[in-house]
Amino acid sequence: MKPVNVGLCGLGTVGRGTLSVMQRNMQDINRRSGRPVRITHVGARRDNPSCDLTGIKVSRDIFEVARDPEVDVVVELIGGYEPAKQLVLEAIAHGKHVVTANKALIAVHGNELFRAAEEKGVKIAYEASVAGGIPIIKALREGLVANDIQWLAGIINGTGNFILTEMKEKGRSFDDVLAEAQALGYAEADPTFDVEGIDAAHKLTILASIAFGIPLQFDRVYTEGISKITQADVQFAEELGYRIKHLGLARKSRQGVELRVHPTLIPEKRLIANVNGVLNAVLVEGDAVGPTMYYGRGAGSEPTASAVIADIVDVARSIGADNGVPHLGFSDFSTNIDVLDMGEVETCYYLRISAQDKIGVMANIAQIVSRHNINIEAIIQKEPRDNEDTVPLILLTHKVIEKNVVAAIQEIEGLAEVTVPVTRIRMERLDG
Ligand SMILES: NC(=O)c1ccc[n+]([C@@H]2O[C@H](COP(=O)([O-])OP(=O)(O)OC[C@H]3O[C@@H](n4cnc5c(N)ncnc54)[C@H](O)[C@@H]3O)[C@@H](O)[C@H]2O)c1
Ligand SMILES: N[C@@H](CCO)C(=O)O
Ligand code: NA
Repeated sequence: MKPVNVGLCGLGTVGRGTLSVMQRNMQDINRRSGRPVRITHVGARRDNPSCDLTGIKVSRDIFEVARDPEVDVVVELIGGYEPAKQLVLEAIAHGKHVVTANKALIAVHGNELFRAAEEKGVKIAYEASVAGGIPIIKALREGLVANDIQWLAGIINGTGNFILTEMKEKGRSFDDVLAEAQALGYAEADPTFDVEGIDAAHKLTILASIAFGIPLQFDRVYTEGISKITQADVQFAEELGYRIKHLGLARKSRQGVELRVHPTLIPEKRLIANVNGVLNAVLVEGDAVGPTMYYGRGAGSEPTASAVIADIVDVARSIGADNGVPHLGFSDFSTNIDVLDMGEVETCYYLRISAQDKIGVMANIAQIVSRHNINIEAIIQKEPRDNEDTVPLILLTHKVIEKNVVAAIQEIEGLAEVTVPVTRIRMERLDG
């Protein structure tokens, strides 16, 4: 059978991993794909002595790969919006299938790219773009195809989870752990994408589109990062039986779809609360199957390469076949459900208030909270921390609409005895 020729653009962390896993496991990959798959052309800006490029054509200009008449599949692993977008469009225009790990590109420009691919009758595959090596896109599109997906929640940024884990377990500083994540090749080119939740929002956009059949709407995702999480909150959460995780959450209700990324308190007994380091996990609740969870390495060279190669093989199997893997286009992203404003979202909250230890403060706070229809599940007064003349009050709430909490916080911060901003972290039980 005629081999499938692959053009690989970008020889960074993921590109190098893809090349070396392809070379190492070539026999198995070819046996499983049903036809030989081989990298014939690489587009890279500079020489890379650690890569064996014997027998592979190398171009400095990635667009030469997109135009190469011998190439069937173009793999985009350079990242960012440009020139990645032009490269993908050029590849499509030349009738090539595309595989990419670029979640930023798919989340922001995916609607346009999928349309172009569909018009040209080629596929865009992007398993590596969400949760690295975990086959979560395949699970949603294939394994769970029978289900009405109710909600999904995931730890979908490896760098962020690595930072939170190291801070909690070893007391390391935020900046120190971030530098290590960068050295290990986990972080985005701009690491604020990781720590401010932008990368997780890209991935959530993609997952929600597949799960609910809605268009990609990155600009509607509520996004909050982890850079303001303190050791104090990590410890208080722990004492209360919770872990703080950076979660992406998409939920469908009668009112609309929630799309949100933010630090979240999760009961420590949940499996997902115990997913640590660079590992990712995605919980998906379908009406037929119930809760399911997918777990594995969310970043890194070879874990991500594993997903890139799975896509290459999927595309290779489908070339010339009428009944291979399901079509990877997005023509089914036409469901029209509104995305809810964050103020309308209902969830539980952890509030940490630093107040001067004066008679009546607690009563004032309790009054404000009840005026805004917030039911308190627990209220705890902690010992003052070293060198502080205020006492921390921790409030855990039952479910309440976010705008009520925002209004209550504003009033609490207006009290004379409260001189520093209230810390608010959302809390999810993830039990249905
Ligand atoms: N690193 C991970 O763990 C990981 C995991 C999943 C997805 N991703 C995604 O995979 C993509 C690649 O990430 P990476 O970590 O390998 O990045 P990287 O920075 O290590 O690699 C990118 C490579 O592309 C090259 N490049 C950039 N512009 C180029 C151009 N115009 N011509 C030729 N080469 C060019 C760079 O020189 C670099 O070698 C990104 O979209 C990223 O978001 C990365
Ligand atoms: N920077 C990303 C890479 C994987 O998408 C992360 O840390 O999760
Ligand atoms: Na994946």
